[in-house]
Amino acid sequence: AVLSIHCAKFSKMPIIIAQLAVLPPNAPAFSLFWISGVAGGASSGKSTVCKMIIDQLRDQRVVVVTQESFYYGLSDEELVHVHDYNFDHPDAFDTELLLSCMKKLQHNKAVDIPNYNFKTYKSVPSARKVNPSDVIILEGILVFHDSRVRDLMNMKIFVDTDADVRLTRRICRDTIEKGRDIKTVLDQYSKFVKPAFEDFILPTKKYADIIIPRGGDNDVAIDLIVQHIRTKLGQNDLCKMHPNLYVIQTTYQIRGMHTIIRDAATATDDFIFYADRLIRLVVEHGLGHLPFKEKQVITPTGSVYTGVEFSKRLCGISVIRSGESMENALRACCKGIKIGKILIHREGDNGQQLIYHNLPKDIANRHVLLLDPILGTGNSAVQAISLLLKKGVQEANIIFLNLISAPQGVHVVSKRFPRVKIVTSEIEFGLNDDFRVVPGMGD
Ligand SMILES: Nc1ncnc2c1ncn2[C@@H]1O[C@H](COP(=O)(O)OP(=O)(O)O)[C@@H](O)[C@H]1O
Ligand SMILES: Nc1ccn([C@@H]2O[C@H](COP(=O)(O)O)[C@@H](O)[C@H]2O)c(=O)n1
Ligand SMILES: [Mg+2]
Repeated sequence: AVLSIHCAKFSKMPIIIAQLAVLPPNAPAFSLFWISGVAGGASSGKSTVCKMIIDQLRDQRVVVVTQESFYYGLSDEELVHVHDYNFDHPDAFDTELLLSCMKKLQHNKAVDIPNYNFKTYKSVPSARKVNPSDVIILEGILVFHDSRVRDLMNMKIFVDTDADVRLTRRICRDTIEKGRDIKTVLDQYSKFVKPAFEDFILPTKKYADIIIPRGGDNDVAIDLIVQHIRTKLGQNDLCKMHPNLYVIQTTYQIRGMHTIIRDAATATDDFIFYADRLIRLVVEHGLGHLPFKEKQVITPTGSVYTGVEFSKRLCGISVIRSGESMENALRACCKGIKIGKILIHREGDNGQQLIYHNLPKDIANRHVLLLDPILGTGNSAVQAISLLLKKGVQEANIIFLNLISAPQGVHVVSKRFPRVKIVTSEIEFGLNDDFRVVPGMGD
């Protein structure tokens, strides 16, 4: 998809032409993992843009890896002739080490990243431990140069800043922060920095999905990038496969609640409290999928407020017993809602099932919120949904609410009932040999 964004102030000037990235084929299944690459000339504002992205994504685990950390340290011989050393050439970086660190992070392993000292020109190996995160941003002048590094990225951003601005910033930075004299800075710029920008950095702009003119001054572009990352984090590969699956967007609050309800050592009252909080979120999300009608009301100031009216033809159906744990949250969100029940009881090992039900008589005319906190194999869900359809409920009027869902169950339900919406708070790794959901949670 090509996205063209125009700035209101300079409406004739397209400020970004961007191609939104798709996940590469090697992205691990069901992960919430995202790598963004940020390239651009030296002093273009790459680090500033990264900081702005991190500030806006503060409810996610984000880490920045800079290509500068992978500069080769200079030998004593090279140090003597430091002014002849080209720090802007791709060969100045240990790209093999950078690649192996990024691959480890991609495979959920912590890595040790070297620390490069701009004053001594030396590198301290294994100086900083970086843990795997939801979002990893790799920034540096030449991060798009090597195709193997490029291919790891879900999104490639090029910070495009005017050459004069870059040079001015560089003079300030190198004289003040690095203690270099202005003649040395200008000599390095004309001898190496400018030619390398033209020969190596600028040619990689074509790989960018998003080009940000004016770097950190471009709030609109940064907002859009953050929004896009957020959307993708909430959408794992399973969501792409099943458009009827909705995983609520994760935050530290949600992750924290999951940590408590999944911990085998959690006390019962804490389990109930946090499971309830999470269930409320799932129910609220599920209610967002119901149809509504526009409605106007008069406010106490006599003004007109144009809003919407909730659908009244609604009921909840809990799958006994665990589904009953979701009833309180549903009652708290939908005043006076009718709640029916379905019991699916396996009789012996012959696959026969006994189904007991107590459903509202007019269920065929209602939207149904089907409640079951765990979607495992999908067998019970298929039984329950089949019964609802037999009672005349429209498939598209069923919203199946789970706390956790195994991919196997999602596949089974979606394949059989593609119009049933599944709303869940987390996708599990899968099922174990006993068909229990893993990692799973308490009862
Ligand atoms: N939009 C901006 N306006 C003013 N100064 C900026 C802006 N973006 C970056 N800078 C300054 O320019 C210098 C280089 O920016 P930085 O983000 O470190 O660039 P890079 O990482 O691309 O080398 C820093 O001193 C930074 O504070
Ligand atoms: N010892 C060094 C190493 C690198 N440089 C310059 O840094 C620039 C890259 O860093 P950015 O934050 O600007 O991306 C690059 O232009 C190198 O010339 C240096 O001056 N000294
Ligand atoms: Mg930087």
